[in-house]
Amino acid sequence: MDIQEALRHTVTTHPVVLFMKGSPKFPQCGFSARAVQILQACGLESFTAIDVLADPAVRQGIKEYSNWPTIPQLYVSGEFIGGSDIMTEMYQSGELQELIKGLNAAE
Ligand SMILES: N[C@@H](CCC(=O)N[C@@H](CS)C(=O)NCC(=O)O)C(=O)O
Ligand code: FES
Repeated sequence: MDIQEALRHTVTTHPVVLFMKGSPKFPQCGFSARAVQILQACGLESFTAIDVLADPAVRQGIKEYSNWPTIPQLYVSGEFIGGSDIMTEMYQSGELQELIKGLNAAE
């Protein structure tokens, strides 16, 4: 499986995936820390977090997968949602909470 296929598999087999720097407990960058805080504020008990600092191929590959140049990157139901700025906007408008509520309801 090449890296693009592996990434597709990851985002399509887990409902919420955050590609970030560091871990939810120990984020290594303020943007990633904000992304984690927002997901937690949405009431999400757990999500799949992938530390791009652990693997340069994932760090580069996910940028190509989404055609988006930065980390963090949020995927919900296999779809690329955005980085921390977009997450902040969607949280402020209530859109992100709705998206996540929809997931819980579907489970
Ligand atoms: N405004 C961006 C902030 C994220 C950002 O600028 N990330 C940079 C610094 S952490 C990045 O990923 N650079 C490429 C890299 O480090 O591989 C967002 O909305 O997520
Ligand atoms: S690691 Fe420097 S801004 Fe994210």
